[in-house]
Amino acid sequence: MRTPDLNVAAISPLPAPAELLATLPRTPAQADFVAHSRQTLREILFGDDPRLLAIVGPCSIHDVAAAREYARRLADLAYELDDRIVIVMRAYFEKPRTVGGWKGLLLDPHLDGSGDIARGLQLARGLLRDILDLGLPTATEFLDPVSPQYLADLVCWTAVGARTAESQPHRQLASALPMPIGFKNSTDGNLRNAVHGIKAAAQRHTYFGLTADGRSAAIHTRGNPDCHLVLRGGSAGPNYSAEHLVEADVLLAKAGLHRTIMVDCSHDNSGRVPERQPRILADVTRQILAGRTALRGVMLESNLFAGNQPHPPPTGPLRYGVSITDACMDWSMTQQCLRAAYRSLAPRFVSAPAPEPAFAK
Ligand SMILES: O=C[C@H](O)[C@H](O)COP(=O)(O)O
Ligand SMILES: C=C(OP(=O)(O)O)C(=O)O
Repeated sequence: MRTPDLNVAAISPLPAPAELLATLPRTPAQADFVAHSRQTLREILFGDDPRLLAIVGPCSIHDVAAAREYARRLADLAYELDDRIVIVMRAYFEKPRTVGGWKGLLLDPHLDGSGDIARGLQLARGLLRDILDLGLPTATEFLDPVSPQYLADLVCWTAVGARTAESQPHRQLASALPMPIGFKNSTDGNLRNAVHGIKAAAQRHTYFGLTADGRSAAIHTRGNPDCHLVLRGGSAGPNYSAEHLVEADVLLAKAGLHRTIMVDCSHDNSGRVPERQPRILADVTRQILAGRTALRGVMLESNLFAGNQPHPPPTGPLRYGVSITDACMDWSMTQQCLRAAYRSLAPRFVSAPAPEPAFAK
């Protein structure tokens, strides 16, 4: 009787994190850029940098060639808008599913259910390095507590998603990670799980983890003080209105946390209609200009082409540059709405008039 592993079909060993990092190392220039970007994001989210943080990119990466093309375009836009908006590319390799479906490039890089995680790790690492080389900071969502050992050194911002903000393993992981982390409100719209998550992640934890050489180990963390709230709407509808923002702000203040809020313009804030994102972004920038100082960032789901497509496709190959998870807005809409946000943020950057000399000659 094979009782212990009755439900395990196969076990495929993976390289130790250190082996993958040796094959696809982080260069000194990439290390500097990641450290510098994380610090810039901290200053925007929690400090005095008045620029808007924008996490922008595909719902998920399934084709690294298309993702590279997207990254090249986004890097140009990021450079153009950099004095008012700091753009970070969404590079999401693990997808939390409501029930089932494709779970991301890391888990299924060949899109055929073969589950070649070793290849998924190589592709994800290679792409993250290329994005950083373009001068573009990177954002992801870590779903599995083991995968960060393979990738976190190349990531500048991380999300704990709506389905995992209440999960102790994810809070423990967040307490160990070295970058700013956004905790999303739950899918039912509840903010409390995310607020508790932010508090829990700031504490010290001990949890089961993996060393760089692939051994199981007890990880003792210091706690991550750089976590913040992300409002992504919920089953009752959007939650980026002025009233919602006041409620979130008060909740954060009462909990003694950073009063920092990012609005995810997609998901339940857009009602899953990606073309609503520009309107939501415009509303958020208006609220920033009206003095809602807790608002520091936005998230946008965007791809080369609009919409999404079923995977596997009913006939023929997948369409290039189109999401196979949530629907995204296309590149031209992405450019237009970020440029519009840039223009409308201008009053924030008008430098104060030089003070009159005390004794005019
Ligand atoms: O952002 C991504 C999706 O909303 C999330 O992974 C859930 O997707 P699903 O409801 O299609 O499973
Ligand atoms: C899964 C995501 O979002 P959420 O956790 O808000 O559903 C996502 O941003 O890809």
